[in-house]
Amino acid sequence: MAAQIWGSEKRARRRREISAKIAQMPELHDSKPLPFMTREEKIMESARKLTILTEKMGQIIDPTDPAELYHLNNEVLGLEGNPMALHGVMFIPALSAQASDEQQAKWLPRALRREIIGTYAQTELGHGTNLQNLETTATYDLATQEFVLHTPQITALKWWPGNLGKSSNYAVVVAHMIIKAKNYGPHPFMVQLRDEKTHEPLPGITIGDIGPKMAYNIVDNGFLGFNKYRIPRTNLLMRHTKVEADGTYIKPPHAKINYSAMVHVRAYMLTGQAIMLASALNIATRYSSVRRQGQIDKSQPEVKVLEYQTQQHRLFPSIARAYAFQFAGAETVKLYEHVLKEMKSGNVSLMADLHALTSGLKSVVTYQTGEGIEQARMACGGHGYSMASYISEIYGVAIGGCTYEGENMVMLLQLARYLVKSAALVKSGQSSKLGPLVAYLGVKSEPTSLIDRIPNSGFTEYVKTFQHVSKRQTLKAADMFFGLMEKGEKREIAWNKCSVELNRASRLHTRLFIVEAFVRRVNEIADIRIKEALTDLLHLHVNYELLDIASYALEDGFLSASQLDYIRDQVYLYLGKIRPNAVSLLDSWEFSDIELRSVLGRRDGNVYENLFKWAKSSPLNKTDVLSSVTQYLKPMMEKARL
Ligand SMILES: CC/C=C\C/C=C\C/C=C\C/C=C\CCC(=O)SCCNC(=O)CCNC(=O)[C@H](O)C(C)(C)COP(=O)(O)OP(=O)(O)OC[C@H]1O[C@@H](n2cnc3c(N)ncnc32)[C@H](O)[C@@H]1OP(=O)(O)O
Ligand SMILES: Cc1cc2nc3c(=O)[nH]c(=O)nc-3n(C[C@H](O)[C@H](O)[C@H](O)COP(=O)(O)OP(=O)(O)OC[C@H]3O[C@@H](n4cnc5c(N)ncnc54)[C@H](O)[C@@H]3O)c2cc1C
Repeated sequence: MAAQIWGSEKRARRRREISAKIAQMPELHDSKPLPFMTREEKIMESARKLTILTEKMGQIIDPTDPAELYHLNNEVLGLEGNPMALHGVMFIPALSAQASDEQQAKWLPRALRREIIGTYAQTELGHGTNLQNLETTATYDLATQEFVLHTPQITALKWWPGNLGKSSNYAVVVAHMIIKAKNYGPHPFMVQLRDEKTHEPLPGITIGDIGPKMAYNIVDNGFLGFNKYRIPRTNLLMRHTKVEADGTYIKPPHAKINYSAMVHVRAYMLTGQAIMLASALNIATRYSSVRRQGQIDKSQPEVKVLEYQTQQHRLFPSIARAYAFQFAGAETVKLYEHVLKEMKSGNVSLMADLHALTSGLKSVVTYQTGEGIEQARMACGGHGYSMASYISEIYGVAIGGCTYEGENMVMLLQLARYLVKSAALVKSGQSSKLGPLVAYLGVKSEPTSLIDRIPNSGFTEYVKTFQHVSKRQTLKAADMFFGLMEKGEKREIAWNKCSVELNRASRLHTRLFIVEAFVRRVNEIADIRIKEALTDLLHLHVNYELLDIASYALEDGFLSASQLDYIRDQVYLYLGKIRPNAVSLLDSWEFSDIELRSVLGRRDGNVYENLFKWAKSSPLNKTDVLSSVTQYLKPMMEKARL
């Protein structure tokens, strides 16, 4: 099963080998539990381990393999980020995709050797979503052949970029490029921020940390202002766009090609989300099979809380989602790598499809991951609320994904643009022009769902039902939009008036893709036992998801009330079938105790003793009487007694 999750037997074996090596290297372990550290201590601890990793990485992993690097980071540095998180996640990808060969030769080896630390500085205090209204400017000075970076007002301060505040000395900065008074829109520039020897900010640069956040507090998300700060013309990233010495602008082959670093993260973050969901579920499911509370049959002893159907209903559909996201994520990464290769050789025709797909997936996956992790926390009762469970930290990190790389509603609307264009093709009889991901929009469906009517139909009837609801909602939302425009409404106003319906279509389309990716994967599996276990999980997935969106299928009578009862019964049937496999389905992800950082989710199940040990190690317990008591509470009580 681990091979299915991680992509191959070799990958699963390598993960095990890497975890085993890390277990033998105490210098790479947290020196004390992260929840007991201050933010400064955590950053220091992370930098310490990061430095050792830079020295010893080659002994543990193949540093050129992104999957091994990702695993190493998760084990050693953890989910809360690290002082170089954005260096790998966005700075290097941005240089790789947007810098010319000559620029790459100059900067990439230094970045890869970690001679310099970089980030991706795009979002500002006043604007994050609407890139066209970013306010930082890069004005070309023809006389000196330099760009002059400037922050005209407070809202133009860069705000949020990870590791910008204190750790990075370089950044890819996105600014409006102005040449001879003409604004060419946002473009990426390579900018040195700090002196390489002293790490002091360079003259003309104002920089710092934006303060503590809901989670991710090891990352120094920062602010950055420029006061007429000059950089050479050749620091504009010039793989696709060029500016010649005389100010001549050579436009890129696709208007949005400079957004590729964002698409990179949107594609790769899906499996990251799956891992976080599976981690929280691993903790909750293990704990649920240790925790005994109450009886189902009063004549019997107390049961493990995992025996309660409500507990299973709370956890198991999310287990199915974690697998579904992992499989859909793996497919998306493959597609991304393919499109990136094509883009590098000048073919930009697949960019729109990839953008639409990743926009929808990013939004649905992060939202459902957050939901699943929060349910996992509640499933652990009181102990879930303790930082000893570590679930609250996983939650805080995971839901950051609903916001970064494009706020979820906004990204769903990006997918909706693609769906509406596709609907227009269907309506104008040009279904043959539909791309493969939306081809179903042009296919006539049966009048009613055949779920429960055709024996041994596998998952075909389910897929058809998802296709039906997605198609219907897409065409309905598109009709609403076209209808408003026909009545004379301006395009943008009509769009806004339909945007809730449009986003519903985007969600349904994305959920269909996730179901299809799960079905594709299960169909590929040769090992009978693995196939059986995953088929059970897939049954739970399709039935649970369909029940969740049933109103769309009921409103036009595609599903009947009796079919809905059948689907509900199937959910209960598969909850029971999955119960014996539940812990194994999560243990198959092979998270080590070091990686999980959870007292509640320990592999050995020795929860209570370790919770007590953990509580005793709280800094508050270093002394029996705190100074808050001697200074304030004790005098207060004494005064009251007088
Ligand atoms: C290796 C990584 C592994 C794991 C990662 C795990 C953890 C990550 C850890 C920490 C967090 C890390 C990073 C977070 C970093 C950031 O958040 S960086 C900042 C990200 N910011 C955003 O995402 C901003 C969101 N906004 C946008 O993307 C755009 O503004 C917009 C798409 C909403 C709109 O752009 P505009 O330029 O204004 O668009 P427009 O003029 O309205 O045109 C729309 C048309 O353009 C098409 N389009 C837009 N984007 C793309 C694209 N990327 N590719 C192709 N096409 C694109 C769009 O489809 C429209 O086309 P039409 O034909 O319909 O017109
Ligand atoms: C943990 C974290 C890490 C980050 N790291 C980085 C980084 O490394 N580099 C970087 O540059 N940035 C980074 N960011 C910033 C992030 O990318 C932005 O916050 C994000 O893109 C959302 O933009 P915003 O803050 O402007 O939200 P807003 O756009 O102000 O969103 C506020 C509300 O308005 C709604 N809204 C906005 N526009 C529309 C619209 N057109 N239609 C409908 N609704 C709309 C949104 O849906 C939302 O409900 C990070 C953010 C976080 C939380």
